Amino acid sequence: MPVIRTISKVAKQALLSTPGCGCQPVTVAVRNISFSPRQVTSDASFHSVSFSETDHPKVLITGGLGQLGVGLAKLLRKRFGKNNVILSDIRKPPSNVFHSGPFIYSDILDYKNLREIVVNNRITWLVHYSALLSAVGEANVALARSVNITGLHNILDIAAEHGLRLFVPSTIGAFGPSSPRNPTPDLCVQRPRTIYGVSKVHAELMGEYYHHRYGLDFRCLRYPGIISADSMPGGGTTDYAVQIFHDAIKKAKFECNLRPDSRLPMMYIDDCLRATLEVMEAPADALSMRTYNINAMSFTPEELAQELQKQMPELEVTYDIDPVRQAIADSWPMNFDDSNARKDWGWKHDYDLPELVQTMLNYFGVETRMASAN
Ligand SMILES: NC(=O)c1ccc[n+]([C@@H]2O[C@H](COP(=O)([O-])OP(=O)(O)OC[C@H]3O[C@@H](n4cnc5c(N)ncnc54)[C@H](O)[C@@H]3O)[C@@H](O)[C@H]2O)c1
Ligand SMILES: C[C@@H](O)[C@H](N)C(=O)O
Repeated sequence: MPVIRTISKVAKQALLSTPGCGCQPVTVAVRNISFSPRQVTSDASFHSVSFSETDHPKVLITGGLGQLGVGLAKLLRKRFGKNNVILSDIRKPPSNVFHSGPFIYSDILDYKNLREIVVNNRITWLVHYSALLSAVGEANVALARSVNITGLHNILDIAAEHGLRLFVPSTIGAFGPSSPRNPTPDLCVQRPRTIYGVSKVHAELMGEYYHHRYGLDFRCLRYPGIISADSMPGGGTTDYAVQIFHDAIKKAKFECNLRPDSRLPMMYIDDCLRATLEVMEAPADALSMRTYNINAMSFTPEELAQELQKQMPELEVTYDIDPVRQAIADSWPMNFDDSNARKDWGWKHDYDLPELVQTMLNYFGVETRMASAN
């Protein structure tokens, strides 16, 4: 077993050379020692794509047809060029997305196919968005475990083998009922009670482990609930905060599936996507951690409804509580402490609740006028 012996020798040397108390990270860059975290044949060797900071990165986004991916591709294409950002998913893209830039089929459970895409397109940054969200995950635990955990293992191994910079989003859902909830700091007890939360804590820990063990350039932000106008959420606990706008415009009525006093951290999508680009571009030495909370605002359904009613007094909101979503919301942070992100790499949000509501209504107002003009 020559490969395994070589690996354990290198690992042993790395551990022995750890200074002092052993609390320093053991950084073993994959490209320096020619082995991969995945079991490989002895004649395989790995070459990372060398990525000079002056070049544009070549970006692959997995799970890109969900609420966040198309917006992120638009932002990154503006910055790095249309052909340098590839969107991928297992679903068929709508024609406007298909014609807006490169799109490719990619199932993150297919390791070989993923590796082929990374190699053939000389990918240097990987943004891993594929996931099953909190409510959908509780309805299909086996699939959530497979996509969110097995899929992540494929992504980590491919990123480590090819020297990629890897972004994996985490979430307020990575905390649970025993975490401090108001506010929730970066480092505290994390015992989530959903498969989604468990898989995200796993992702945070595995990414950080690969960073220390193999030198993987892993970067992770814990997103709040994200609110967007032109894309729909994929089955989470915070979805009500998007749906309320659609129903307010269409019917002036909204039935909320969370209690009126359920306070959760939230963020407008433009802030979320900009934070993602900023942390990906941050110099490595600015990052004192690899997983950061980011925050913008916190509100309850009642407060969001009141802010909307300032502009749409006719809006009627009723409540029909979904016990699954309510139990999840009750276990999540109410306020997020993101002081480390603000200190380390200058994170600053632009949208608070009034700006969020105004921006969402402006978006729908424009759409409504356009629709009635056609
Ligand atoms: N939207 C939010 O409020 C929010 C908040 C916190 C964290 N996040 C995280 O951000 C990421 C993106 O979120 P989103 O809201 O766009 O999610 P989404 O549910 O809208 O989209 C996820 C996408 O993953 C794809 N997918 C599922 N199985 C796949 C597979 N086997 N291979 C490839 N793709 C697959 C789906 O087709 C879907 O398009 C997720 O990891 C999510 O956990 C989102
Ligand atoms: C918060 C986030 O991870 C997602 N919107 C969910 O509710 O599941």
